[in-house]
Amino acid sequence: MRIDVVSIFPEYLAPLELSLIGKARQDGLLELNVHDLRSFTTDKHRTVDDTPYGGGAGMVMKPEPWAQALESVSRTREGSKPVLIVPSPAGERFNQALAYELAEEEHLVFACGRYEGIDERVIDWAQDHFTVRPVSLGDYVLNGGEVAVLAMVEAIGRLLPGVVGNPESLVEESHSDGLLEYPVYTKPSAWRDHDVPAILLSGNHGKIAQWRRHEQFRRTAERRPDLLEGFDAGGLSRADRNAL
Ligand SMILES: O=C(OCc1ccccc1)c1cn[nH]c1
Repeated sequence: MRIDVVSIFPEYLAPLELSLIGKARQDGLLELNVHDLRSFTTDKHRTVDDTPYGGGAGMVMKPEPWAQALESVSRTREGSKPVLIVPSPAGERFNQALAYELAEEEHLVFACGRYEGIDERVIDWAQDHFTVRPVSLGDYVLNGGEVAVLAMVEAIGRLLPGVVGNPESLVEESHSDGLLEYPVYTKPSAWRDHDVPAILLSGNHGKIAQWRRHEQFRRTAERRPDLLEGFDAGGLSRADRNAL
């Protein structure tokens, strides 16, 4: 997979050189390039923003530097169009399902908006060269798209084959089966008056699996009842149904 990120604060993406994603880049599993939007301006002051038509507070990012930057990175291997992901409070909701979907793509381009956003004509213009997807991390407002890109690149990158040591660890994690994950424990079994649930020390793997499943339902019902809406309760065991 190739990833290009365009931002006026390229140094914001430096953490992607660390840890798992950094190693994936060294191992050639992931090609990631960060580009400074100002490299694609032509005026002396390297201007990327201007006042909004129609009035209102704040500034809007000018279209031309973005078109220059996106044209520069869209020259990709033949075949499918790159996916242009635009972090925005007005986007579709990012979730684990979308992370898996994007992890299948050949080429992702992330456009980091700042100020009040990017001139909407860039989104319209880009449709010919990209599959354009405005994406929201959540219902809150950040100052720019960079933090959202860090989160999405990590969520997507870790799903790529060979990036995480043990692919098994991807199977049993929150949202992989539509539920929140069960609680985890490690040594010591007795700690400051708090003991590990005895079932986990029993060695009875059937009971342990049942307890973990029950905990997934209990936690999901308690913290994220919205996730249970889409859940097919018909296929549940009596024990699982009791957790709801
Ligand atoms: O604030 C966000 O993106 C940065 C951004 C982009 C465009 C204009 C203002 C801010 C965001 C919130 N949830 N997901 C993304």
